[in-house]
Amino acid sequence: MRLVLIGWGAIGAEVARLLMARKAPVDLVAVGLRAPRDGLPCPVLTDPADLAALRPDLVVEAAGRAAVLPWGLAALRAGADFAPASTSAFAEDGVLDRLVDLARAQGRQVVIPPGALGGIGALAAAARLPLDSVIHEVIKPARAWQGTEAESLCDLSGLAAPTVFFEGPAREAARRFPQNANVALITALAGLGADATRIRLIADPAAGANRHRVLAQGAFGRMEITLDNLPLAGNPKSSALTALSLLRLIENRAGALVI
Ligand SMILES: NC(=O)C1=CN([C@@H]2O[C@H](COP(=O)(O)OP(=O)(O)OC[C@H]3O[C@@H](n4cnc5c(N)ncnc54)[C@H](OP(=O)(O)O)[C@@H]3O)[C@@H](O)[C@H]2O)C=CC1
Ligand SMILES: O=C([O-])CC(=O)C(=O)O
Repeated sequence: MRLVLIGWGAIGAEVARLLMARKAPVDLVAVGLRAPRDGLPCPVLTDPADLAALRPDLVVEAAGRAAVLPWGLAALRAGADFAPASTSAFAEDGVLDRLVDLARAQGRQVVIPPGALGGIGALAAAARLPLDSVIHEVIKPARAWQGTEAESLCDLSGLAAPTVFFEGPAREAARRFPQNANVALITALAGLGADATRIRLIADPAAGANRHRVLAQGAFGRMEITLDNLPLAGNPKSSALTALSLLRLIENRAGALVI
């Protein structure tokens, strides 16, 4: 399988390292970046239009929300499937529609990885019957919220107790916290949509991990899923499970057993 990764940060580099360590039957043919960079194990592309010549089977994005549309459209035009991690891009109307319309026309697929939110398959299945409510709490240590709008909404360095600094629809969470609330759009796409899915963002001085708690009820019954994800060494905002989820998606596409 011919793979292109977009982004070589905490997640992208970890996905590539794990693919090599596990000797996955995957050929990493290029990495897409904003600017040229040395020291990568394959050629670097900076222009999405150059994807077509590489004939990729799958393009996996772990770069940032600005990368989703240009690289996604180019990937689908090049005949590849496209798997974006920066799902907060879908808080803007039309972005997902443009990709899905092109995928349909090309006979390809846009695949949303569960990312930091393993277990989303249960919600996506439950949503085949009507859902009454979906609430997603994102609870992270103060350092994971540094450099975001949370700094002006609460006193991150002086927290004495878990503090809810945002509560609202998934669309707004993803727009305002693009580095920490990609998962809000994953929950929304799986369940009740970007406007009816409620998100609570919480800074917890005692948290040692990035916790995701999804509570849903509907005609299927009731669920409560909690994940305590360790952060990646390269970026405390990003859970290691995100890289593992991309790895699983890639290996499932390359191998004979899908699990
Ligand atoms: N779906 C999910 O569950 C999760 C999603 N994420 C998202 O995944 C993405 C990657 O996260 P992470 O690896 O931690 O981030 P990093 O900041 O560690 O790495 C980002 C990488 O992408 C490159 N990059 C940034 N913008 C662009 C662009 N417009 N075009 C091409 N390359 C670009 C950067 O290179 P340079 O800056 O040198 O150009 C860098 O190599 C982020 O958007 C993050 O918010 C994170 C966690 C969970
Ligand atoms: O990695 C996580 O725990 C979630 C995250 O940052 C995001 O959704 O952007």
